Amino acid sequence: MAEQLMHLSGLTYRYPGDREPVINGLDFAVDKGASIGLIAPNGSGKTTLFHLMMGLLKPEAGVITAFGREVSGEKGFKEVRRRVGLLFQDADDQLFSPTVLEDVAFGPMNLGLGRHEALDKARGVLSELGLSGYEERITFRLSGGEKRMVALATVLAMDPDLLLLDEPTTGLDRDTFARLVAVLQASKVARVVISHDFDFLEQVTDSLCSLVRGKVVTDEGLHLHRHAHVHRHGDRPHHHH
Ligand SMILES: Nc1ncnc2c1ncn2[C@@H]1O[C@H](COP(=O)(O)OP(=O)(O)OP(=O)(O)O)[C@@H](O)[C@H]1O
Repeated sequence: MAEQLMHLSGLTYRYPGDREPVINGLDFAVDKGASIGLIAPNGSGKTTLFHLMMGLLKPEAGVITAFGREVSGEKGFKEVRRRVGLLFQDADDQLFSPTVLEDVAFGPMNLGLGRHEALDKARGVLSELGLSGYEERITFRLSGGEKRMVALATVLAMDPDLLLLDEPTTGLDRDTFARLVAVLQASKVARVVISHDFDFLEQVTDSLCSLVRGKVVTDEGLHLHRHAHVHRHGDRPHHHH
C-alpha cells in the first residue's frame, strides 16, 4: 500500500447553530505522490474540508492522521501546518507583510532559516513563479491575480510535503494560468486541488473526487462527465496522464 500523508476517518463537522453537519462521516486518504482534484457544487463543504485538515476547525467526530500520527491538539496541528501548505481561497487571508519579499520569506524564517537564506529562498520561488521584479511591491496594493500568485509563493517557499489549493485559478489571466499549470506539472509535491474548472484539473491532477452529502466520493461517473465536458468545451491541448 502507498504511504499515506494524511488520512481522515469518520470526520464530522457542523457550523455553530447549523442543524445538519456540512461534513458528515467523511473518509479521505491522501497518499504520497497523490494528485487529486476536488470538484463539487458551491457550498458542499470543500473549503471546510481543507480547514479541518489544517486544524483551523475542530471536528465533532472522527480521526485525522497525518504523516503516520493521529493529530488532535494544537501541537499536532502546528506540525501539520509546517508540512502542509494551504493556499486560501481568499489571498487576503494569506498575505500580511508590507512587501512581497517579506511575505514570501516569512514562512522559511519561521521554519528556522536565517534571514539571508530565507530571503534567497523567497527570491528563488518568486522567480520560479514569474514574479521577479515584484520583491519590493506593496502586497496589499497588488491586483487579485498578482495576490493569488504571491500567496502561492508563500506556500511553496515552505517546501510543503502536501499542497492544498483552494481555487487557485481565480482571477488569473491566460498567461498566468498557463504559468500556474506549468509550475504544478513540474512539481512532484502531493496535492489536493479544489476547482470548478475540469480542464484545469485535467492538466494538474490525475484523479478526481467530489463531495456528496458531506462525504468524499470517487466515482467513475465523474470521469465520464469530465471527458464529456472537455470534449465539448476544450479549446486547449490537454495533458494526459
Ligand atoms: N464560518 C461559517 N459559518 C457558518 N456556516 C459556514 C461558514 N463557512 C461556511 N459555511 C457554510 O458551510 C457550507 C460549506 O461551505 P464551504 O465554503 O466549505 O463550501 P465550498 O464547497 O468550499 O463552496 P464554494 O465552491 O462556493 O467555495 C456552506 O453552506 C456555507 O454557507
